[in-house]
Amino acid sequence: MHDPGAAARDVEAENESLRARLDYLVEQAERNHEIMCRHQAFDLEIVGSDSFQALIGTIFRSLPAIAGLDIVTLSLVDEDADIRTVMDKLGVDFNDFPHMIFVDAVAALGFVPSRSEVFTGPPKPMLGPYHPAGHQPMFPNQPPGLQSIALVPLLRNKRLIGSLNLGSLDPTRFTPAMATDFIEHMASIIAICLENVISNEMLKYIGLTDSLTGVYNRRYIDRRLLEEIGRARRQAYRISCLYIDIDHFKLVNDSSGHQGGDEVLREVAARIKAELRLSDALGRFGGEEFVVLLIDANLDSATQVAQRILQSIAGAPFVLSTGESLRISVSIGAATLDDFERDHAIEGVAQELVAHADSALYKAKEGGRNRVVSFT
Ligand SMILES: Nc1nc2c(ncn2[C@@H]2O[C@H](COP(=O)(O)OP(=O)(O)OP(=O)(O)O)[C@@H](O)[C@H]2O)c(=O)[nH]1
Repeated sequence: MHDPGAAARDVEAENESLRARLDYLVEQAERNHEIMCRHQAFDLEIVGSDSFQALIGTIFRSLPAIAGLDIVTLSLVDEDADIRTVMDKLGVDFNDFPHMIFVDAVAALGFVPSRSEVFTGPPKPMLGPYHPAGHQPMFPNQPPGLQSIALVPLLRNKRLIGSLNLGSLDPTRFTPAMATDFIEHMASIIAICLENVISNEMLKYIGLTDSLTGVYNRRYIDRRLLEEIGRARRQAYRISCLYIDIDHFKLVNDSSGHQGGDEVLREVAARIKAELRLSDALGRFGGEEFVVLLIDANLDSATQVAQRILQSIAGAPFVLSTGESLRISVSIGAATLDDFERDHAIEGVAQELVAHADSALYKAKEGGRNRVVSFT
């Protein structure tokens, strides 16, 4: 017999189930929307990063949070250590980025090309359980209990430049069967951003260094001096300047040729540098002249550093690639910033400091060379 009450109850139950399903779908859609918004915000943030440091800082800081990951690391191929050298010169301290890994060869990334690679194209992400034996190098400083990982190739024009390494304590987070479109898309944006900032940093570096000796150029020293004077005034420490000129350098060129002269310039730069602290700055001002900015050094300490440089250059012969051995000496003028200059415009003070060191150098040359004279 037809029970109208039962039919109504069925409809109601079906209704309720449909409503629950709808609620679930709405909730899922909202969640997905929220994830998408967070990822879009991340994309915008990395695209807007104007330096290597800012970019990797954002990746390591934001990606674990937005993607709910327990560890994110980045491996970059840096065959001749060019990236590391340039970033180091530009002041990036890699101790601040323990998840940044540099490898010397593409093979070290772990994307071993399969025999059929020619047919399948560039490497694909590798997802699955974490195996310490093979994966530990990609996850140094990992949290205990790492269970599943994704190694996502970073590709630029089909060239492997590195890998984005994602890790989770959840064993089901990355499995081999999982779709990888999303993480591949993310990795492609990261790869473009990385290539961009690295090229920009390289250009910046080239514009600030002397190509012959690898030390800074005049443009960098002039700029750095302005920054340092501002900081020294705020933090009340001394800055000193050494103006260094190789003695009778023309004779070196005349006797050993331009090539020999270049070798001497490189070696002089290296010997000066070896006597400096990391916070000091060495620049070649053109020709055979070098300028050193000594940070947190008064005239006494500047003179001591200058004497060490003098010794290091005159103390041991320069052996050229031809086997020729040369005795080289330098003359050095030292000057320091005085407190009474605090009220003056920074640009004027900077020029004056270098001019004082230059005029002391002139006296050192006049006094017979191979000596240090302080500006007083
Ligand atoms: N090899 C080489 N020589 C350079 C370079 N730049 C400048 N020079 C040379 O440096 C020499 C500088 O000579 P001078 O300014 O006369 O000075 P000096 O012979 O060092 O004599 P004092 O400074 O008075 O002791 C010149 O012969 C320049 O040609 C360079 O990049 N490479």
